[in-house]
Amino acid sequence: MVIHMQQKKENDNIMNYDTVRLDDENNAIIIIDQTKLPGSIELIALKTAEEIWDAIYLLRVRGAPAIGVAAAFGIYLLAKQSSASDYDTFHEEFVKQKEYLDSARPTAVNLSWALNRMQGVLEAHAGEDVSKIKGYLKAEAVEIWQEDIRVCKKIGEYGLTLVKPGDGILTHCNAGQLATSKYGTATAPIYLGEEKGYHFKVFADETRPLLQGARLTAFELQSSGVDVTLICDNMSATVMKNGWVNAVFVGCDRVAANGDTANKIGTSVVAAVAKYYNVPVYICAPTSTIDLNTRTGADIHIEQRPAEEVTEMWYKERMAPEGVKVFNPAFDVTDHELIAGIVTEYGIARAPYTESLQEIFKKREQESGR
Ligand SMILES: CSC[C@@H](O)[C@@H](O)C(=O)COP(=O)(O)O
Repeated sequence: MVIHMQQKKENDNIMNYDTVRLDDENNAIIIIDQTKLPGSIELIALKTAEEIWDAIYLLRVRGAPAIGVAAAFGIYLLAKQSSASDYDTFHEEFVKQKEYLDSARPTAVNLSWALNRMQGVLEAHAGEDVSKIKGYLKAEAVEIWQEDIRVCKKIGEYGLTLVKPGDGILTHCNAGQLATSKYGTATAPIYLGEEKGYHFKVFADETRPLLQGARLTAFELQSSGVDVTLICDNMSATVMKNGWVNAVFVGCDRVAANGDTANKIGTSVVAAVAKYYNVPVYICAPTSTIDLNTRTGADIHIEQRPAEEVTEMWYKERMAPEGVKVFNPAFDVTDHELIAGIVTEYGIARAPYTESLQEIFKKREQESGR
């Protein structure tokens, strides 16, 4: 049973809340329940493995980086509460909890990336005192959270070099602050540009079926004073044909070694239309979302979601006939040929991606030792 922490107050601004934070004293992760936005800002406390799993599966916390941060805090809290006193039992319990959390959603690689990183810390201290290891796990989870903020800011700085003041920018789904610890990925150039007075004109696709664009992106950009216009998913060609869009910035859930990119369903449609209208499409990707072990987009596991999300969710009355067949993949893969650049915290990768992404990882290793 999740604990509700706080209701929206008068004049509250969503940008003043942490998407995910650790409440170590109360053995809880505090998240904004994103299924309630924009109607009400509700913070909930997640304490058990089941609550964390459900929150990820039900998209109470969502967006690849935020899922990774929630998983890191989650596995730390679960490990912290283990009564095991010897390393082997502690390790065995850790791996079980890790595999459980990892099964919540399959496409966003940040989930397994963060959990593997936590396991790496555990195993680097194999055989050591369990209570000390708990301290190392906490430090790593906090670092994953803090790193996400630094990484998003860097992506914003690189992304900003691709656009100019007054430009029109289209985005799909929510790769905003609500999907990360701060700034977002696709929104980072927009927020940093806003601070410099760039006054972008942003078009947010509503993003059927779960409306992350309408409920989340439009909400957070509007709350930040950004000029944002909400459009339906089938309007991207119209705004591009009108010449209102200079660039597309989107996030991603997994980038394969050849640059093929899985992101929210509909991204590949936007990219194909953008190609037709000569609008560059930039994928904003922390290196934690780039998976060099996945060769091409064909190897990415695409999450399938329940039919009800398409047939009745958000509608007062069911809007599709009972029993109709439904296809509801949560993500699609944009082919690398449609992508003008992949904006990471270590620079902008350009085609051919098989080489440029390797270069980005080399740079990461040189600069961070990872
Ligand atoms: C910085 S978030 C990048 C992606 O995770 C985002 O664009 C997206 O597709 C999120 O999908 P969601 O199903 O809402 O988790």
